Order: sequence, then C-alpha cells, then structure tokens
Amino acid sequence: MTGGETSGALVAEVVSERGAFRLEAAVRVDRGEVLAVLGPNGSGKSTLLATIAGLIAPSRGEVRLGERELARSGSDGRRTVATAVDRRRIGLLGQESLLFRHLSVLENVAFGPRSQGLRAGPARTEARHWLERVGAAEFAARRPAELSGGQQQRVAIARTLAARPELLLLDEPFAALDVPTAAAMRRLLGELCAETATPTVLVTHDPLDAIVLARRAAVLHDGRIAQIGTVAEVLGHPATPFVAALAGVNLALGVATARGEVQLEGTDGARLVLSSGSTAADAAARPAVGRAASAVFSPGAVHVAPVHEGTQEASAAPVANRWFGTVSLLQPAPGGVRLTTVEHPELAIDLPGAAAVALDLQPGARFAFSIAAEEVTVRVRD
Ligand SMILES: Nc1ncnc2c1ncn2[C@@H]1O[C@H](COP(=O)(O)OP(=O)(O)OP(=O)(O)O)[C@@H](O)[C@H]1O
Repeated sequence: MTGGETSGALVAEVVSERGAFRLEAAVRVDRGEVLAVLGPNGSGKSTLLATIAGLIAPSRGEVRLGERELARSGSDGRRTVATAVDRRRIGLLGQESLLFRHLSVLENVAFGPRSQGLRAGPARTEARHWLERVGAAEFAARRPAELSGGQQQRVAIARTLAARPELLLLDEPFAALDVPTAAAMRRLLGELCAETATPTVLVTHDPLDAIVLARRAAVLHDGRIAQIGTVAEVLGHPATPFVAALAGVNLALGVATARGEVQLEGTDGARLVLSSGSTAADAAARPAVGRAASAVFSPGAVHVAPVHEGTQEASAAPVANRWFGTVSLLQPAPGGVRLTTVEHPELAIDLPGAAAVALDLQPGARFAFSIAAEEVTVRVRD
C-alpha cells in the first residue's frame, strides 16, 4: 500500500448471484470518498451492498478493504477467503434505525465499543461523545420508542460511527425522513464522513443525496455498471433514461447523422433531429454516422407554439431542433405543466402555467416545438 489517500480503500470486483439475477460490478472507494450508487428498482444496488457487507458471498471476485481481504472466490466458485461479518469493521445504516428497543440510547451507542472490548465506563464516554457529535446527547437516557424517526436516525448514526467502522455502507438512509429532517441529516452525515474520512458507499434514489454527499456516482442497470464518473458528469450527461429522469433532464436516444446530429424515430414514422450546433472543434468528436448517439436537454428549454392552419409539416429532411407533435398527456410540473406527445412519449416538455393557459393546451391538440442548439448536448453512446 502506498499510504495516504489510497490506504484503507474499498476495492470490490465481484460477480454475485441471487436466484436468476447476476451482478457483475467493480468499484473502488478511497478513504475520504463517498461513492453514490444509483439505479432503478431491481438493478442490483442492495445485492452490491450485501456482497460488500459479507451477507452474500460473491460467486467470483474479491472484496478488499485496505490491506484486509474480506472475501475472495475463485473462478470455480470456491471461497478462499471470507472474513466473518462481525469482524469486517463495516458500518451499515439503512432507512430504519434498527436500534435495540430494550436498551437506552446511551447503551445502544455504547454497544459497538463494548463489543470491541472496551469496558463499560470508557464505552459510555465514547457513546456520549458521539451522541453529542450528532446533537442527541439530551436523549441519552431514553428508549428508542420515545424518540421521533429523525431523532432515532441521529442515534443510529452515532451508534454506527461509535463502532469506528473502516467502511460505511448507507442504504437510502434519509428515505423515511421528512424533508427538513433529511436535509439536516444529510448535512450532518456529510460533515462526519469528511471528518472521519471513512470510505462510504451510498445507495440512493435521491439526486440531492448524491450532489450533497458524494464526489462520484455509479449507475447500476441490470446488474452492471452502466456509468461511473463524478456526480456532475453523471447527472449532467446521463447515459441511461433512469438517471436522466433523476437529474430532471431529457435523454433522447437515437443515431448519429452525417452532420453530427442525433436522429430519433418516433411513433408513426415521426422523426426528430436534435443538434447542439456545429463548431470546428466538435467535428473531430462526432459520432460515426448511424452509431448510437444521445442528446440531453432540459424539459423547460423547449419552446411551444401553436400550429397555424395550412402549415406544411411533412418534409423529407426534418429541420434540426424543430418538430411537430400531438399532446398525449398533461401533468402538473413545478411552476407549470409538463406535456408529452404521442410521437415521442419519452420526452418531457415543461411550460409555465400562464403559457399553458395562453396556448390552450389540450390532449389531442397539435403544436410546433423548437429548441435552441445551445440548449442541447449531443454525445456518442457506448
Ligand atoms: N433473496 C433473493 N433471492 C432471489 N432473487 C433475489 C433476492 N433478492 C433480490 N433478488 C433479485 O435480485 C435482483 C436485484 O435486486 P436488488 O435488491 O439488488 O435490487 P435494488 O437495485 O437494490 O432494488 P431496489 O431499488 O428495489 O431496492 C432483483 O431482480 C431481485 O428480484
């Protein structure tokens, strides 16, 4: 080990099976780093966490924490190394606080230090330190049932950290909390992760968790890592429709044209071409014609206009960033209305409430849509 940033890093390169489901993933999380793991239901997030935690043995691969090898299975599926779950020094924090109901808050937090061999007195001193650190010292004598959900989660954070874990696994830790409590917990956990430099894997459905807490994000899809990069890169250039929806942007999946644009096929032969404008610098980076390519744009960047009678819609070559569509669905959106069209139901278009009223938006009505090239980001897909 080289020491510094890389000592104590989590390295997991595993194949894990759960029934017919197969997870194949490689992640590395350095000390002082939080990796957010995003992905739709059933994509394998919990399987990944359970494999790292030691609750599932990988059928192939290894899990290492610094110089300690926690699990290794050969290509014949034989386990050659397996560290018992209670000796892994891994802190797990989920949606539910899972505090011991029959113990006081103080005894709950002292439990970890006690099981690591500390005597009762010093373990309680350690527990008080962590309760103070999370702002829950006043609850020390209470039972968990006498606390609110947010207060219990504070105590759960203290209990997890009091055990001095060498790795933190967080599974939707704020999902059961109301918005202000979740915000306070997010801030607290962010401070503590930075302070302790414990490598952390955070499974979440909330982009805010990733933005506030993590520097990098991995996106799981069907048991594989579909994208990994900085949070800004992943949310700014989503590779899957799931992350695009999470980031509040449209991801249009199509093929590259000769002009470096993206062409999408809609229903009933409708075609839509999206362009980010062309500059000499872009030309070299253009995807080859016919290759999978994508365009990302914000639902609010699309301009909606009425279609005047007699407008010639059909044309052999569609004009980039201009298209026609029939409204299929109208839904409320922050500050206005979100519409989707029959032709491209995967793309969302947002309008302020006043504009929606002025346009008399109705399902079945036809409109002309346009977007400025500088609002569109075109990328090749791999
Ligand atoms: N105990 C099990 N036995 C068999 N298959 C399982 C078991 N647990 C999970 N699976 C399957 O493994 C796949 C991945 O599940 P996993 O819980 O890892 O996904 P996830 O991304 O965490 O989903 P969610 O967001 O819903 O929690 C799913 O197809 C699921 O049906």
